[in-house]
Amino acid sequence: MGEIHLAEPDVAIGIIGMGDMGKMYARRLAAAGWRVNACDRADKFESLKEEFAEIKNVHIYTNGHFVSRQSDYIIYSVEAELIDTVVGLYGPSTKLNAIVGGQTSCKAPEIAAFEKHLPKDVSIISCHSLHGPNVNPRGQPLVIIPHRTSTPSALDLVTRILSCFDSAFVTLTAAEHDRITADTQAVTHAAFLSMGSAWTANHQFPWESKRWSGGIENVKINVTLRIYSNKWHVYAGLAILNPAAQKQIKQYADSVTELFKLILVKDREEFTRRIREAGEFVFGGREEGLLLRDDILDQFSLSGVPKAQRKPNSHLSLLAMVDCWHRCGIVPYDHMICSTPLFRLWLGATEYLFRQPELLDDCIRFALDDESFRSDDLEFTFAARGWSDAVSNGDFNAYRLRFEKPQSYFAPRFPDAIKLGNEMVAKILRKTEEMESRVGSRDGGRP
Ligand SMILES: NC(=O)C1=CN([C@@H]2O[C@H](COP(=O)(O)OP(=O)(O)OC[C@H]3O[C@@H](n4cnc5c(N)ncnc54)[C@H](OP(=O)(O)O)[C@@H]3O)[C@@H](O)[C@H]2O)C=CC1
Ligand SMILES: O=C(O)C(=O)Cc1ccc(O)cc1
Repeated sequence: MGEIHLAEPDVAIGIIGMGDMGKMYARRLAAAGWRVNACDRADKFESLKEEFAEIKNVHIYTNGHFVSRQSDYIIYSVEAELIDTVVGLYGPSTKLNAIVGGQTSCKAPEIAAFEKHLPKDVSIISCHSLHGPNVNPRGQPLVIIPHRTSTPSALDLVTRILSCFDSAFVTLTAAEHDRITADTQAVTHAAFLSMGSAWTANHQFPWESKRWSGGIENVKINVTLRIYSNKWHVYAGLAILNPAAQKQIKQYADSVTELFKLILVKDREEFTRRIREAGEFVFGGREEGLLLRDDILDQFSLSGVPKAQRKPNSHLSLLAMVDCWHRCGIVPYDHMICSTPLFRLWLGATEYLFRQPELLDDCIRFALDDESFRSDDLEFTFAARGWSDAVSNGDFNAYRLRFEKPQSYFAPRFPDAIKLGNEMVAKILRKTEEMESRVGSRDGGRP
């Protein structure tokens, strides 16, 4: 474990945007002893002041001017779609020689906004915690992007401030960050978003059916519900604003469609060849233990269907994921430095299927010979293409409408799923930490 620096009394941290991530940062930084100046929109001033009244070191202001002019490291933690507007409003009020960064999930628009609106004396050092607000940051990747340093000590100060998260620092350029997170985040979300849309279209609650019970089905269900219980703009921003993400989401939809067509015409030879070639590209030569094991996965079922009564599944979502990685030339293990918990779970699920030959054989046979999944696979194909179109069109409102349908359909189950999902993520993360330490990290780990 790295050295934890003490808070410095003459340094103040500013947070503009006190949503889920802003609040998590404020609480942790304040608990480590740093002074935090924070704001959200003016109409939330009173409620925020009340919420943080008992929290030592957090000072709530009515707007970003008050935060900017008296803080030494200011973090913008707002919707990606709004970054240019909000930096345009408060950037000119930035304290002389301060440092500014942002938490948005796609860095090209954020850096462009900083370059456009910040005074020249201001350093730009951005960050991105690669996990949601309810995950313990300890050991999770935390990307640092030192884009413009106007004073030699600026990067040191940011490192000292963020060290209280005890995350694994990864230093990247904005362009590297966007390319790698497109591989790890955007296409992962596309798969789960498509599952949710397909289940909604088929009027299914998957945990009520024997076809989605136990094993990796628990990952599919819990992660899908976890994503739909979050805010739509988080997923919209990182997919729509990142051109590399759009390309991959399109390939995922193409992989789903092409595999589904091979199933329809029962082209066993081509279907099998394509799956095996993709599997060899992604998993060939891997000998380490599997990330996910039945005994762990079975603890996290929303359905409780006994193992003996479970039905096999065509797993089109997983087959297409590996085919997509193959077609894009992506070896997902190369991206562990920018992996999120959900990405590691998803990689674990694909690995579980592809590295157990009898399971993959069953799955291929089942996909081609058993018709009971055809209508599910058809809806999944429509859904994957629909999500790809929504992202390519770049229309945030259309994305929102598409997101909100499954969100309201699944809403009654969110409390159970989130509780179970948190336990599953925590347990599986402990296991995947071992794997990360085998793969290594860009900066050699924590500060
Ligand atoms: N949630 C996650 O898992 C993660 C999110 N991120 C990224 O972090 C950023 C924040 O995400 P998250 O906290 O989840 O989103 P939230 O929607 O919870 O928080 C964003 C907050 O910023 C506020 N805001 C908007 N405009 C202004 C303004 N002019 N002045 C002050 N506050 C403003 C929003 O208000 P209003 O709602 O009224 O617009 C909202 O309260 C996003 O860019 C997201 O992509 C990064 C890592 C993980
Ligand atoms: O783990 C995931 O993929 C999440 O869904 C949480 C998340 C969302 C956005 C980010 O920029 C980082 C993490």
